[in-house]
Amino acid sequence: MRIDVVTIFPAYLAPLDEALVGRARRAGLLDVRVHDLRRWATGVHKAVDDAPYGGGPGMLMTAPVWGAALDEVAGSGEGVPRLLVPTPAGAPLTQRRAASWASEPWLVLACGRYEGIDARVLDDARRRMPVEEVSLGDYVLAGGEVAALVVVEAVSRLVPGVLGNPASAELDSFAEGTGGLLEAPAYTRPERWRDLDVPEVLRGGNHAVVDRWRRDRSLERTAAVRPDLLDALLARHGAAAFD
Ligand SMILES: Nc1ccc2ncsc2c1
Repeated sequence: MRIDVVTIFPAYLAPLDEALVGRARRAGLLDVRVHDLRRWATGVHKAVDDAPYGGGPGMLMTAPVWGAALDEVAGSGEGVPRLLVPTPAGAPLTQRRAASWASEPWLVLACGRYEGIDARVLDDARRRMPVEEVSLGDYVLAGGEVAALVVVEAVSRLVPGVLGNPASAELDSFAEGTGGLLEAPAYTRPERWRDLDVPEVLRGGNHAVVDRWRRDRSLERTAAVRPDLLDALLARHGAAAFD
């Protein structure tokens, strides 16, 4: 999979050289390319922003700069990429969306700054490629770069071959393997630590019993902190969702 990231702060994406994503890049599983948006800015000051029409605080990133950048980046490979744009005004990032993007051959992430990007940039891009705006949640960062790191990691770990053991992803919170619930509490050695014991059932070795225990703990945890997930499962599967 190829992933391009366009930003005015390329150094913000340095963590993509590290750990899981870094190893996958060096193994040839991921082709991650970071581009400095200012490459496509013109003029002495290489300006990438201007005041918003209609007034209002702050500045907006301009269409000509982004248009030139996306033309070149999205035109530099086989086929057409899916453009992902982190923004508080986007649809929520979910494990399901990350999984769908993990099967794409090519993603481009556009990192906005300031008050965002001139709306015509996405309108124009939609004429040539699929475009999705994605939110990390109901809060605002200073720009899209940290969100891009999150999206790249959430997607990359689901790309076949990137995780050492693909079964790990199946038992993630929100994954199919946990029925869309939060994952159960997990334990490892030592068996007793500061007067706290590993639950007996996990030391017994009966896989059916362990699976049931984990399912029950997932249901409890989800009911406690994410009852909305239970409501969605109930709506989708009826009471059978909790068998
Ligand atoms: N461009 C931009 C600005 C703020 C922000 N917060 C979460 S995603 C995002 C993206």
